[in-house]
Amino acid sequence: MATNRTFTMIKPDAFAEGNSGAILKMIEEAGFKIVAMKATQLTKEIAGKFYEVHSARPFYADLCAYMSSGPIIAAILEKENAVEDFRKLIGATNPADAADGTIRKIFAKSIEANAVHGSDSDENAAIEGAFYFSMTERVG
Ligand SMILES: Nc1ncnc2c1ncn2[C@@H]1O[C@H](COP(=O)(O)OP(=O)(O)OP(=O)(O)O)[C@@H](O)[C@H]1O
Repeated sequence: MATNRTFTMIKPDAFAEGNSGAILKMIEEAGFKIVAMKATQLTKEIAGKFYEVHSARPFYADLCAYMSSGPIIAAILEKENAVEDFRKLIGATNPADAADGTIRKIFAKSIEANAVHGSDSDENAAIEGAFYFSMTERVG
């Protein structure tokens, strides 16, 4: 399997509760290398752009308000089979359905405030990484 990249955000609920360090530890222990990382806070408009694909969904306005409600950490991660392995590590969108030991099972509060984001394809990982980081903000 080829080494590739995924993109993650530690969402406002997890950041506010001081869980960023524990989540990053789980990510590194699972074999992911941090290629870029920053703490930042989204505006509602920028959150809206990031989640534009969900703009027709009933939860879109709430999602944009939540994602801009406090600081987040954005990061690009590298590993073999990164996208698929990271989605396994974070677990199902709804923490009630997430497998034991997954990041969302341990840290998420609800289907919306679900602690972390993980890209769903190699193509989206590249788009999302470029959304947050310029070439000069990446290790490689
Ligand atoms: N039914 C819902 N009600 C409220 N918020 C939701 C709902 N479904 C999804 N969301 C929010 O929208 C985000 C994007 O939804 P999506 O279906 O892409 O889930 P995901 O791929 O597991 O999550 P992410 O894209 O953040 O990794 C979810 O992570 C969650 O924060």
